[in-house]
Amino acid sequence: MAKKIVNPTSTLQINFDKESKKDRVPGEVSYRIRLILGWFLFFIGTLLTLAFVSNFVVGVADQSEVELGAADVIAGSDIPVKNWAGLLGAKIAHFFIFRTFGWSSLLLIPLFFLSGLKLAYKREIYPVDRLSWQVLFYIIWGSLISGFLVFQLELPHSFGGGVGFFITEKLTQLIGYLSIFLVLFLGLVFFVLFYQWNPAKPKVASVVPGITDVEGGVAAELEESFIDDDETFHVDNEDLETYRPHVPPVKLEDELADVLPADLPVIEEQLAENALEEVDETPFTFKVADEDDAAIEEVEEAPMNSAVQANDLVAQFGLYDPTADLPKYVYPTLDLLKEYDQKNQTTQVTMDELKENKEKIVETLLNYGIGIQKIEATIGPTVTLYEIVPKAGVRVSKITSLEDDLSLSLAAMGVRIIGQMPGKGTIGIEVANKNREMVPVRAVIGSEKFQKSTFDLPITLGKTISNEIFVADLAKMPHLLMAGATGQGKSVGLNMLLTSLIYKKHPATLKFVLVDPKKVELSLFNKLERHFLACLPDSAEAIITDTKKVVATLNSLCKEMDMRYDKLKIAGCRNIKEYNQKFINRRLNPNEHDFMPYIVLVIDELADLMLTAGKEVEHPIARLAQLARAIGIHLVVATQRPSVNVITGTIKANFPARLSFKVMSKIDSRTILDAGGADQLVGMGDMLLSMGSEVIRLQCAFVDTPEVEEICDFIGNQQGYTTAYLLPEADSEEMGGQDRGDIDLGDRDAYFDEAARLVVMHQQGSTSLIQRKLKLGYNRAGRLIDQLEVAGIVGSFGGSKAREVLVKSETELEEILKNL
Ligand SMILES: Nc1ncnc2c1ncn2[C@@H]1O[C@H](COP(=O)(O)OP(=O)(O)OP(=O)(O)O)[C@@H](O)[C@H]1O
Repeated sequence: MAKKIVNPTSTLQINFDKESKKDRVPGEVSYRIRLILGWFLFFIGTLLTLAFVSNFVVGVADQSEVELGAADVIAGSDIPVKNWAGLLGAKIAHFFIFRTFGWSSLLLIPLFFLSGLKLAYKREIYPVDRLSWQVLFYIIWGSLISGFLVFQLELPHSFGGGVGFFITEKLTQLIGYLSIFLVLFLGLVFFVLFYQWNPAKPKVASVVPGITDVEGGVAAELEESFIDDDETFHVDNEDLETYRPHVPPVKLEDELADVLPADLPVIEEQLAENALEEVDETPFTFKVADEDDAAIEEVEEAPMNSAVQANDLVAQFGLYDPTADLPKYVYPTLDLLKEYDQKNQTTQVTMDELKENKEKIVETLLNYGIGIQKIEATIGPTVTLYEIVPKAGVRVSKITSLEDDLSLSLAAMGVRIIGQMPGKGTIGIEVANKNREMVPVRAVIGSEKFQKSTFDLPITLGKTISNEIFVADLAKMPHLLMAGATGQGKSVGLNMLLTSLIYKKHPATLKFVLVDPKKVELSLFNKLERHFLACLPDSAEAIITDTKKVVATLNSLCKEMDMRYDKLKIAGCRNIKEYNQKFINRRLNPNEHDFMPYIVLVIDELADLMLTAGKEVEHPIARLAQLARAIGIHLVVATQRPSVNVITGTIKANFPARLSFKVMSKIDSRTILDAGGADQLVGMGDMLLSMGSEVIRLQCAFVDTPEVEEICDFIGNQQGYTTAYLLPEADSEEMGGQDRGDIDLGDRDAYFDEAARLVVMHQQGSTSLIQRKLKLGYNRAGRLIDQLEVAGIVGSFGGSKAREVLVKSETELEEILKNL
């Protein structure tokens, strides 16, 4: 099957589009030619600008020069030319301004610049084809109107130019004052027709003669020009442009849809019948976008609009605005956050404390024979960092092993030694301040750094130990694992993360899936249901608290992920950002595509879920963490218990960004961060964030429950969507056996064979055995046992006793499994 076709519309117009760098083949001849021609147009635009502007400034000073003939010019003239663009400029300006169109000739300037931009870089600020028609009309019309003014107000001749003067003079002689009304009426007619007009139509009209003769017309042209082995897309134009399509190989019917607008169904039918069987001939109507109720367009069924169609839609309705459904949405304001009187806090680390600590550090190290060249302190909100440069010959490991001794001699909590400060030649010793400083949420959310951040999912958690506001992009992390013993600030941390996203994102661009097995922690956010929350269609509550529902929701997110990937593939995009941009530029057919909001899945207690549902939650979490970043699903998973059976290898491997509040032991710290230190933290939001190889200490800002309530009320009381963002219904087989229904052995659970071997090996037909060994939820294990019963491997339910295992040996079992 042929891949590409000649685009017949381009006999009239080159089908340009924004060209990404990857689409561009630098060595391509046409690319170079286009670039040269584009810059040539810029040059002409500049020449015209200089010529016209200086003509206004110097007036008719060059009159005698421009009247010279070619021979005189070559022979040379003694009179100096005043025009900034020389004799050529003077002649051009004279021609346009004096002889032809007058001041309306200025309209040519943007036309040259925009055409140059389009030709050289395929960028279109305004559709050039539209502009050409407008310039053509307004330059003449403007000249006529100016011509009248020249007559009536005795303005200089150059105001209307020769054309304006001549035509208005003749018209006035012919019909008197009516002429001015005629010209104004013409302007009105153009305005009405042009702004109702779809510029694609004239192109097709010119194609029509070719179509009526299908054999020798466009259809034949289409078929003849299939090029099997060439990825390029030939344009039948005198400029003979060749450019790479920026979309995946387009089906023939899609191409035709580009060529033929829907208001020519007859032509399309003819094409379909006579030449191309594949063409789908039924046009249908769809809305360009929900918010554009007036903007109903007929467009062919194709996943993507052509560049011309898209430009047209943008010219008519503007870019797609995802926020248009909630036009009055007001972002939460800073005054919802408490202002703490910072001065009243005994925050400052005193000079005495600093001096005392410095002396103790030097002294302790000296006791172990370690000399110090230099020591410097940086005061943070919770800890002070002492950076030391040891004398030559001291091994770093000797200092790092002294953490406990330093802690003892400083009589301070939270002593942490950083082997080598990243990017510096020093060793860091963090010591907790006697009086710690609380970091209010208002100080971080209201900070310039956060307010001005342009990240996709900006989060601010608090301050670094050098008192800088810490702002990061969750989309780049791309998932975050959080741990911390109870009461150390994990819930406050989660609230901070959610609050910062809520302050920066519009509900149209971000949705949260909140999983809260503890049932109370995230309930505050319930009020955001119709703004920021996503859930399954049949959920009574948008915040998920029930384990069974969690499994279904995770599977549904996996399904959403797969669906998003399919859409990205059709749209030829690599990630959500490119996809949404294309959608905003109206390149994607809204019948098949949607604007995709980012989805942040927050799980407040993973331990609970892992213990009740095991692999049923682990698998989808790992799958989402591995694959979901490109399509805008990001995970934030928190747990109190950072033990290996909760944070399993699979989960850990897929969460490169990990955050730890104080944990109870060094082992816990290692489990979450792959390094010690989290056990040395001082609590109340003191935390370590590990991203890749770097571990940084942060003080989490404090957002109080009433503040979160106020924010949620503020948003919840505004007009919202009719429902929460609905996730797709998960397939029942993925739902971990919520509904046993009729048991069909043709549709066995993925763990069926494993479960069968397990019960036969142990000769024990118990659900809890399967649950324990395979780490499955109760429901799924129950369904497995039922399936084993139907397969004749275990006996029927016998009350409190385990079921009898009917298959006595593993060889017998393998035989049964083979025959199933
Ligand atoms: N960043 C912070 N700044 C100041 N105080 C904080 C901070 N974070 C937490 N606290 C204090 O610690 C208390 C417990 O915090 P939080 O409820 O977040 O703990 P947790 O780890 O979620 O506990 P649990 O797991 O039991 O819910 C808070 O009520 C608050 O007094």
